[in-house]
Amino acid sequence: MVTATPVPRFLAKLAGQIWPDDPQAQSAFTTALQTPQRLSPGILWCRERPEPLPFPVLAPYPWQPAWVDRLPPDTQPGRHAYHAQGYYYCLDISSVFAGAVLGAIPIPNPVVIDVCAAPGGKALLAWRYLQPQVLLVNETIGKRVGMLVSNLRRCRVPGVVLRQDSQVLAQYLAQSAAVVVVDAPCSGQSLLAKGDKNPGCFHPVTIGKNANRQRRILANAAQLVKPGGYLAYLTCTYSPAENEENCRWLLGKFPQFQAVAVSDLAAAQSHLADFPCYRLWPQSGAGAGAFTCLLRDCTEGTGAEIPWAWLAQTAVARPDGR
Ligand SMILES: C[S@@+](CC[C@H](N)C(=O)[O-])C[C@H]1O[C@@H](n2cnc3c(N)ncnc32)[C@H](O)[C@@H]1O
Repeated sequence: MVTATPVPRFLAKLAGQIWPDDPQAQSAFTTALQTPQRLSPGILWCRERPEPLPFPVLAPYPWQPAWVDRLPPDTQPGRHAYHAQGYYYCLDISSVFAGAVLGAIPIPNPVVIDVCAAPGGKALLAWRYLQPQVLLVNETIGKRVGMLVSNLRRCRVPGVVLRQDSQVLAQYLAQSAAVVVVDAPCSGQSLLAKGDKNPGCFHPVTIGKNANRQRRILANAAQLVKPGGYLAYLTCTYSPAENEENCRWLLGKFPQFQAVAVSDLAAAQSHLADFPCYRLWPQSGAGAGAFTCLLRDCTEGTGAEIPWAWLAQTAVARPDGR
């Protein structure tokens, strides 16, 4: 007789909170986390694709940009010589889903600030989608800066690397970016769908601590946005407190922001919000899971210039070597 693995208490609680009236959805969700899938890796092409392609490629999702390929599970693109040569950056397909909101931003060549940037996946997505005139990539945690610099360098992405707290960014770079990306540190619940361990990630204390940290980062990041500019909020976790509830909080605290509908993601609208924001659930089979929301500052004005003198003093690296 096969006995079902018991669902841990806090996971069951979260599933019940997300789908209070849908036991089938609860079960699909908890099963996806308890029996991890073989996920398809993605590669983001930083240069022209070589011919012939080094890997077989799977059919793209509707929200997948033309310069990303989805590969069969168990493909190891990180081991190919093209990786070391900077032809592509490896990322999971959930990141591609979350980053798809950047494709809806109509501002050509904006100034972009990625507040939580290491190891660099969303910065690369922003670079490919938006071709920024200036790309500022920030990472607070010192030991993660090295991999960020090395990824940008390998992929030849021009960017100015900073290592600042978001409060310092808000002080020196207020209203200076047309696009701000917050791919926030989170409880990391989607790691389970990848087969990784993350003990305590469903515990209310963990979720609460992360939600508070995210609000602090979001409040600082909101101040970086130029009038008419955009703030993209992304996570790779499932708890509503870290996702929809944080966006609802931001919309209340900063009423100049409105959530923007992203037509490519319409089918993924979160059922937990009455404003546009999107979910990739692990039981979809498309990836480990993600949350994404694009917000626009609807005020009028010109914003501030980039303080180049401050940047020159504080930047830890310019991967383009300039
Ligand atoms: C989800 S990861 C970012 C992943 C990255 N955007 C990418 O796509 O490759 C979150 C990042 O936020 C950083 N972080 C941690 N605490 C932070 C804080 N208080 N403020 C800003 N970033 C923080 C972490 O070190 C981590 O690199």
